[in-house]
Amino acid sequence: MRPGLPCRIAPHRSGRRNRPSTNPVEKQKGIDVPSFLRIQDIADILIMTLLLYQLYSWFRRTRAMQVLLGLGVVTVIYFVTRFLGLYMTSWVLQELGTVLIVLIIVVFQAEIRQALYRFSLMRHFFGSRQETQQLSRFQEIVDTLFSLAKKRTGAIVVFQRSESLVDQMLNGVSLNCEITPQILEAIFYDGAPLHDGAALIREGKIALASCHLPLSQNPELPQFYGTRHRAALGLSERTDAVVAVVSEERGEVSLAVGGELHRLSSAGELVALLEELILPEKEKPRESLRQRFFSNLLPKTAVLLIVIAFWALITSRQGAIATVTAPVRLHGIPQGLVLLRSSPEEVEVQVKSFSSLTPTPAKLDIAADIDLSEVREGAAIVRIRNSDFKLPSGMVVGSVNPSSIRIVTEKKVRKTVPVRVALRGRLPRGLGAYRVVASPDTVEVEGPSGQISKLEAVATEEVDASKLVKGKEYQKNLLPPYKNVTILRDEPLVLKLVSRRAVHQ
Ligand SMILES: Nc1ncnc2c1ncn2[C@@H]1O[C@H](COP(=O)(O)OP(=O)(O)OP(=O)(O)O)[C@@H](O)[C@H]1O
Repeated sequence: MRPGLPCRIAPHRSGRRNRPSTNPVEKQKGIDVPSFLRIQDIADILIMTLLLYQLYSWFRRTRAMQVLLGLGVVTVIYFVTRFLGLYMTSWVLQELGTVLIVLIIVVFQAEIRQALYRFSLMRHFFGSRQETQQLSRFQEIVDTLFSLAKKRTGAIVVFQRSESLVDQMLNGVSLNCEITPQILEAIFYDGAPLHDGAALIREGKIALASCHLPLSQNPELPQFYGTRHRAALGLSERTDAVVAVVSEERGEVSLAVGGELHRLSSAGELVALLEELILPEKEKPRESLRQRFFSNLLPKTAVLLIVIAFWALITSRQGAIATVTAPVRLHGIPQGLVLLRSSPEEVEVQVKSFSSLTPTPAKLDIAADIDLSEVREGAAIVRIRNSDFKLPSGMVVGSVNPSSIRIVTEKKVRKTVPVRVALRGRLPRGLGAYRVVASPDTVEVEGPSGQISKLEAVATEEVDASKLVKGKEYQKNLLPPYKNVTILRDEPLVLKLVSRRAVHQ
């Protein structure tokens, strides 16, 4: 929630290329909803719905969800107050939103890290490999859990799946030993040093024991469940781990998955569940796209409606119209033509922004980029189209004044003309028999046929004749005779004194 306060276009500042006109902003009366829905808008809504739903499913049963809901309510109130023009209230809410976001980041670091981890595609490459779980061990583990239940010995066994549990399982003792009923019983034996806390099964081994898990804050959990069950549930809310828990008090076995606790009546039921949940993805019957689409319809619809409401609110804000002065940039003139004149050099363009997310028109580098590739020789009027202005999404051109430009083009020709050495003053005494010559003494020029036909010579930069010395060479550039005439030579010419007699010979 960080859109800025209602924007106004800055008054004219000299030196800017796009200058708002003297009456820069005219606020439209009433609400201005775009009359059509573009493909980009639908994509916009769908992408946000997908992201928001994903966010919802990650945080669904965590403490962070309550805070996110609170933040959502503040955001809605902010938009309403802004829409109604309550500037002070909306400003306070905006600042509050910033503080809340910082607080959320600080308080829910672990949840955010886990959510980002889930989001990261890299985990598919670097995540632990659940394929190595040894399915044959399930029966042994489950039998041990039910045997512990019979003896009223409490236990928590965590089965890691694809997500890392490093941030969630704290203070564990590293074992990395084989899974056997004897070791499992020894770990959870009441009075044994590691019996408090949870054991972690990872890659077919007992990786850790006596781990501390995050507790669930779920208020709907019945009172008779104590911290052991809350710990199992807490981990399953934050990660994709499957957690089996044995109750010391009631002698029952339960399984926590995805923030839900299931009581199990038989060992067979638990084995089947574990196999289904921990089996490698490829061996599982895949959910069809249709099934995935239609599952959890209620929250999905709610998220979609929220996104549509926000989208409408953002895009239907009072449309701002601004008139800016944009330079005319001409390009694509055909090879055989030269542009002699064009006018005007700037046009007034009325830009309309639909969304509060778009920048103010005055801050944009707007120019009319006009393509001249279709023009023919002579005078022509070229219409300026709205597509000649490159504007960000959410902005359209209202009108352009004038709506066309006048241009004059002429055929481009080439000609070879003599070089004239531009001398200032006289040659030093004693050099009367000499004259200054250029090498080469002709040069090729290109330009509009009218100017080229009149052109008889091209002059060099001026040379002070009194300073010339016999036998020395001087480098000088040629001066373009007209604006549209190009001299087809990049290097400077060489000037030197040559005896008149030698020249005549
Ligand atoms: N955060 C935790 N992480 C892992 N294990 C925990 C955690 N908190 C408590 N435990 C385990 O739970 C035991 C206490 O269980 P408690 O009686 O409070 O829960 P319960 O859900 O009622 O379980 P039970 O039905 O077995 O009595 C502790 O001795 C410890 O082994």
